[in-house]
Amino acid sequence: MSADHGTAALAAREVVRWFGAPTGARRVLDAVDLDVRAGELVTIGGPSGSGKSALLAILCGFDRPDSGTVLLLGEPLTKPPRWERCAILPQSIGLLDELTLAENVALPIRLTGQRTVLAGRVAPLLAELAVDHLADRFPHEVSFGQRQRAALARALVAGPRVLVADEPTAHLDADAVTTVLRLVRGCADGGAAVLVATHDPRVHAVADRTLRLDGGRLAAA
Ligand SMILES: Nc1ncnc2c1ncn2[C@@H]1O[C@H](COP(=O)(O)OP(=O)(O)OP(=O)(O)O)[C@@H](O)[C@H]1O
Repeated sequence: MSADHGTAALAAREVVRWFGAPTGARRVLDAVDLDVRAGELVTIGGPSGSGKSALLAILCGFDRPDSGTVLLLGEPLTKPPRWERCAILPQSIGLLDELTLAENVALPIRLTGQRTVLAGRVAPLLAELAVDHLADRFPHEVSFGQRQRAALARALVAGPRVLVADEPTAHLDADAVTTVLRLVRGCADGGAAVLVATHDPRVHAVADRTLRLDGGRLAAA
């Protein structure tokens, strides 16, 4: 939404996504433009089914738009990026079932060139999110909210330049929400561009800007 296109770490240009073709086709995203700058926390609200998750999936390279462009750190996004460039907390969580929580959280580190430096971040992040006692359990052995917190630790572990989070506070108690808000806000304050889709007013309250997706269009809330 910003006119300052030059400095956006994450940007969408005229992004269009159709679902339901060939019968009942619906233009879920209708020429969406978005800019999120480094150091900025932007939230997206809007009705259930308005396309927030669809947009986030496109912004982090999980899905492709039918037309339009996504720019990550100034370059067109053509495939899922490395986690230290753009990390995602998907609504579906997406932990690997065959790995423990600690192994899941450590996974993005294996793909970076800084394994030894970053390995020390796994335990403190699990502790901050109060799931350190579950580090050796598998995802199916913990609750949804505990999986969600581990997935946030995984997203943060490699110090991403862009963080995209889909409803990061759904399913969490008040203490966990406070921690998640601190971490997400801290990620932006540390220089990352952070985009969060949420129905939670507590998340909107810590944002620099809040947008609303409705009828396929994104506008200032
Ligand atoms: N793969 C798909 N195929 C067909 N339709 C889809 C697909 N994914 C999403 N949709 C439809 O696109 C619309 C947007 O879904 P999306 O999950 O992005 O909404 P949302 O705003 O994130 O909703 P919520 O707030 O409930 O999470 C919905 O009508 C949904 O049914």
